[in-house]
Amino acid sequence: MFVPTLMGQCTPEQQAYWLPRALDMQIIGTYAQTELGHGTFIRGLETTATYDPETETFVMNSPTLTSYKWWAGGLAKTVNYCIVVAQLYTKGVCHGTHPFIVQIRDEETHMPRPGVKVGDIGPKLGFNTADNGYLGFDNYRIPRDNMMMKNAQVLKDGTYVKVARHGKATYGTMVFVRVLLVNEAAFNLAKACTIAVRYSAIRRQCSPDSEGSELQVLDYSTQQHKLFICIATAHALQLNSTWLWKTFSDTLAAIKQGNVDTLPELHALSSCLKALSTADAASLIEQCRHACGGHGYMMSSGLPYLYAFVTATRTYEGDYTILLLQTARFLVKAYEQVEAGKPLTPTVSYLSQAFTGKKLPWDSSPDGIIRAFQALAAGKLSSTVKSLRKRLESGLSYEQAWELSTIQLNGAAEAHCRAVMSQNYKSEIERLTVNSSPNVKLVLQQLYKVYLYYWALERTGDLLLYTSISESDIFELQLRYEGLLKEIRPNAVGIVDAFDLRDEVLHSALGSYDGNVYERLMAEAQKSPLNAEPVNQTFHTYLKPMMKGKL
Ligand SMILES: CCCCCCCCCC/C=C\CCCCCCCC(=O)SCCNC(=O)CCNC(=O)[C@H](O)C(C)(C)COP(=O)(O)OP(=O)(O)OC[C@H]1O[C@@H](n2cnc3c(N)ncnc32)[C@H](O)[C@@H]1OP(=O)(O)O
Ligand SMILES: Cc1cc2nc3c(=O)[nH]c(=O)nc-3n(C[C@H](O)[C@H](O)[C@H](O)COP(=O)(O)OP(=O)(O)OC[C@H]3O[C@@H](n4cnc5c(N)ncnc54)[C@H](O)[C@@H]3O)c2cc1C
Repeated sequence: MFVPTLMGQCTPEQQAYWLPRALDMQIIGTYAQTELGHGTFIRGLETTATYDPETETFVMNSPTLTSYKWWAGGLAKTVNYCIVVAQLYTKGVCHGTHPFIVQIRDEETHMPRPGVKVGDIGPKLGFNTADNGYLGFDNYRIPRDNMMMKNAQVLKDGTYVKVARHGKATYGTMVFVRVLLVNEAAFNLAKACTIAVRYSAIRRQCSPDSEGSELQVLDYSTQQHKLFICIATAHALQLNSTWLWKTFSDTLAAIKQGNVDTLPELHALSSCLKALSTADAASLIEQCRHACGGHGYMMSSGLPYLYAFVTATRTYEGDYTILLLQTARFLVKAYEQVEAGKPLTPTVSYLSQAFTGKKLPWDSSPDGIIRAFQALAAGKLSSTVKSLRKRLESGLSYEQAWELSTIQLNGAAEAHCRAVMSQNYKSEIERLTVNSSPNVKLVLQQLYKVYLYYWALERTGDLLLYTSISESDIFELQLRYEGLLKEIRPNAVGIVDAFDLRDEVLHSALGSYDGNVYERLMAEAQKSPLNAEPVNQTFHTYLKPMMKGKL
């Protein structure tokens, strides 16, 4: 995040100085925004940067324990510079949070600079190869030029000048990384399903009739139900990530031309897609582990590591709930635009036909299911706005009414995001397979249908509320879904092989291409330090005395 922030928040002159140093690794940096007391609520950060016109420096301070920076990757021992987000004070006025480039260690000795307190935050659920750190300041001075001045400036005399056209321009790096994280979720989920599907083709367990041989666990319908949604979701996330990247690039190009009109929609999209993709990837990676039984619990399966790594993405760069609520703000505004007969931006345009007051007629074709997801999102949004307004009528303030409605707001944002993802999944497959062979088209369409049927069956309660779906329609959809799993089964291993992930990347005894699962598990077990000697010294120190009653 250090380099993208230099790119996004510095003036051209600052970039010319800092970027070559960072890209050449003459300096190593991190992004220190979160504090012990605040991560989500950026406006509540407590670190201060107070401008002193006498010396043309900013004085950095950590006034409280909770103001200590906390979490930044590499901060503890690795980096010598960081971007510190701090409350800017000049001429006695606080201008809110701004980013600063701060040297924290000597470039030669690597000793912390006087006035800088830096250390490691300790062991975590995962990410233990990263030295996430804490950081505090005691009247630590940095040059005026170290304020990142693309979006706002402090002149030599202390005058504050706002440059950016959008109030949230300094949040740009977060939007960028959220966009990248959708791709990261797809990649890690693809790894997990490659491991679990390959292993399920090797693993045999139980024999339906006592005479016959044991079945590959991949032949069980329940195993297919666990795993094929993982493959389908990995594709859904990958295709949505490509689409989101294009949306991001287009918005960035427009902003460079001075047009910030599409930023709110990009923020709403990157927020909900980051939230849903990281949450889905984490829970489906855990599902892959379940699908591998006991061996999935081994570190050598690679799955615990993947889970620990990916579950963090649900939290960092904006917690799941918080980001869905950001999307919900955008949706409520879109609702009001529909009421006022104003035009809508592309990803919410479906709302303009959705508030008919009638249930959508159920249609089980893929297009019909996407329309149903849209109706569901619109229906949830409409009920949420009704709740919000009822609370306002009862005399509550907007903030109070909003807070009481946040469970519904999150539900509406999740439903909207699922509808957007499903629509993109379909249109991206159509776009990308124009020249593909019929077989490739067929397989990708099967996967995409698995995604639609799975989520329709997961949301039958909502579908009953907002569409005319009947009990027999649900029954028919369930049978269709189960039939689809059987159609995919013969190609399942080939489909995960097509992710083209090398053994070194999978790093799993269960998922290697050669399928030598048992040999690899045994070889990994031999690496345990406990296997280095036939009798461990703890036998003599503790066990034997205990057994002889001498403890
Ligand atoms: C080349 C580089 C390669 C990099 C590769 C990365 C790939 C991933 C690899 C992964 C592997 C390892 C890497 C690990 C890396 C770990 C990195 C982790 C880093 C971090 O976590 S950094 C800290 C991140 N922190 C957060 O995300 C905090 C979340 N909170 C917020 O974003 C905000 O506080 C907020 C919740 C959005 C609220 O902000 P605020 O209170 O200021 O605003 P309001 O809610 O009042 O809203 C006002 C108004 O502003 C709109 N808005 C808010 N944010 C934005 C935005 N970003 N852009 C545009 N508009 C925004 C909001 O919608 C409101 O609009 P409205 O009034 O409704 O019109
Ligand atoms: C592995 C890892 C790496 C990280 N790397 C960095 C880094 O490099 N740099 C950096 O600056 N930060 C980093 N972070 C910090 C990260 O960005 C924050 O942890 C994250 O933004 C969540 O903020 P928080 O911890 O304050 O959670 P909190 O906001 O305290 O969340 C706690 C709970 O409260 C809920 N909640 C909070 N506010 C509200 C609200 N308004 N409405 C409803 N519910 C609410 C949340 O949904 C959550 O369930 C990292 C974190 C992790 C785990």
